[in-house]
Amino acid sequence: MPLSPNLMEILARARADLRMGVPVVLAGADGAGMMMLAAETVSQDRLALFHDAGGEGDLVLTARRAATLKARVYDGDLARVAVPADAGLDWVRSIADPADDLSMPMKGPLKERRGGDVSLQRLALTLAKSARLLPAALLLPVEAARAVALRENLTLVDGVAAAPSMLLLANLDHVVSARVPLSRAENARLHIFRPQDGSEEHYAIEVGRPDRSAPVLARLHSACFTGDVLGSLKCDCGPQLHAALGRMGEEGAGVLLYLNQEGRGIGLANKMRAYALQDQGFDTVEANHRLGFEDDERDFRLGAEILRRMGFGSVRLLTNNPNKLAMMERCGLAVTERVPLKVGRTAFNAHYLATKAAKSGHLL
Ligand SMILES: Nc1nc2c(ncn2[C@@H]2O[C@H](COP(=O)(O)OP(=O)(O)OP(=O)(O)O)[C@@H](O)[C@H]2O)c(=O)[nH]1
Ligand SMILES: [Zn+2]
Repeated sequence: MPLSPNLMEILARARADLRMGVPVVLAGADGAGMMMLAAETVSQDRLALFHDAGGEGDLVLTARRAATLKARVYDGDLARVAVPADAGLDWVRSIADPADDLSMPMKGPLKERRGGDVSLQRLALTLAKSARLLPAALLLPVEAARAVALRENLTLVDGVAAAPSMLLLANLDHVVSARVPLSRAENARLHIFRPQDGSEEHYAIEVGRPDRSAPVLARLHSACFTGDVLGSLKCDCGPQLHAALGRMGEEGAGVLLYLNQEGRGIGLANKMRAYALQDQGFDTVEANHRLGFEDDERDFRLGAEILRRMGFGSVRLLTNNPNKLAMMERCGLAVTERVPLKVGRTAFNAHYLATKAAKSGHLL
């Protein structure tokens, strides 16, 4: 087995670099490529070097973010805005981050770019999202990608091979299992699963010893630090988590997956950005879009895969979200029943739940 990192491991390094504000180099098919910096984490010094390089740098955005900025989109799901020669950090952040959109609506004039292949730009946005950063990237063309990466000691990503590989679900390693008696389900075991791509671990709480040959009472719960841990009244996650475990405790069997897909897959920092936008009057879906995300960025293949690994082939799913049923079926897991989970409604989350019903098809 070679000692050097494979593509998946290089991508994990690239995500860590970007989160720290370190550039990475994306190599194209012809040996040329792009130097990438995440708009959220780029420092003043590195932005200055970006300008000094003298090339034609772009700020790449999702079409969602471009719609809010009224920037023209020529590439379907993404837009490219030329970085003015005198652009400072304030400019970069104000384009990438909608926090001050209302107080500073005039960002332009923006010079959009068009034409040419945008696969490295698309990869850059996927990387920024998977690093749980704002989906916006500074890209500077470089003639010899490998030479630049070597000279500057930067992570070099093979852009051609990376794009399809990022669509794959990483293999999961089962790390450990142990008994954890819970107040709502005393006979519980916690299993830890670790993705081989260096992303967050996910947990399965198995209550009792569910029969693998029958549909299991199951919940796919997405992490919600504010709701699950802090008892936030803005959503219904905490009460749903505890009600689901309670129901499994009463029936004596079940499995709750605690998936670390905080904020419907955008990460806690971005979810808090979305909350700040909600304080400005936008609803949960509009806030995601203004940040440049889709309504829901979760990958539900993960839940299906963990259930399969645990030996389950069919579920009675505790949810109000019909999308989850469809996703499970699409991933080859039979859903024999939807078990509603209507708890935790408060004056603070009535609008949030009504928006989920109106825009995301949740059943009230
Ligand atoms: N982006 C974003 N995420 C949110 C917001 N409020 C809650 N969340 C996240 O939404 C997710 C809720 O997940 P679930 O309760 O598993 O899923 P659901 O789609 O509501 O479906 P149910 O099974 O009916 O609960 C968690 O990851 C929360 O962190 C919000 O305003 N914006
Ligand atoms: Zn929540």
